[in-house]
Amino acid sequence: MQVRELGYRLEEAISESLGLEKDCIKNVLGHEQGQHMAINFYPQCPQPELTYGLPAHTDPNALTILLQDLQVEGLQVLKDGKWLSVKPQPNAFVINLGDQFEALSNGKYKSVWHRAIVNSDKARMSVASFLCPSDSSIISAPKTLIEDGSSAIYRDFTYAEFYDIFWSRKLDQGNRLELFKRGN
Ligand SMILES: O=C(O)CCC(=O)C(=O)O
Ligand SMILES: [Fe+2]
Repeated sequence: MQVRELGYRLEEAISESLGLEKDCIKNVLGHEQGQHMAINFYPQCPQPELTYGLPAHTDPNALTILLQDLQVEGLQVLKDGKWLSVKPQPNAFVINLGDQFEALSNGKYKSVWHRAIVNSDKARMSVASFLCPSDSSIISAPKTLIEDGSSAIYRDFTYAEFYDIFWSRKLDQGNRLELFKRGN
């Protein structure tokens, strides 16, 4: 419940950062946003260079609030073509923006590519809480974000439609948002 409230506060702050009304993004994502939780366990691995805990992916949802294991690093994000480790910080969550934020911000925010690696001496755990648009919500960039001369990158879609396509492909099989680009 508190994690959900944190997610809503972040949505409000991001909405304002885009010059929109505080509630604008929450209104697009719907008033009954889904919330899923995953507890990821990565056992120690004798040959970590041969595999990944989780292959490179973007999260399909709106935003992810991630609690990391303070003792063991493993999360990496892609920045300027390089994989960077995200060092666990005490009393802090990692916030990942997912595909829905990239679409509804008309590409102003990017859905972050990330992966989890394993290591040979310690097992690792992470706890992810995913906030998802309601199934029927129509993901469409608010007008003011496409009136500054940048035309709409993505066609409108429902989250249910996006989710079907997401699960019909493998996790590391390219960017699913590409399929929703106008003209595709
Ligand atoms: O274990 C991690 O740090 C990443 C987890 C993750 O990306 C996910 O559950 O989608
Ligand atoms: Fe993820």
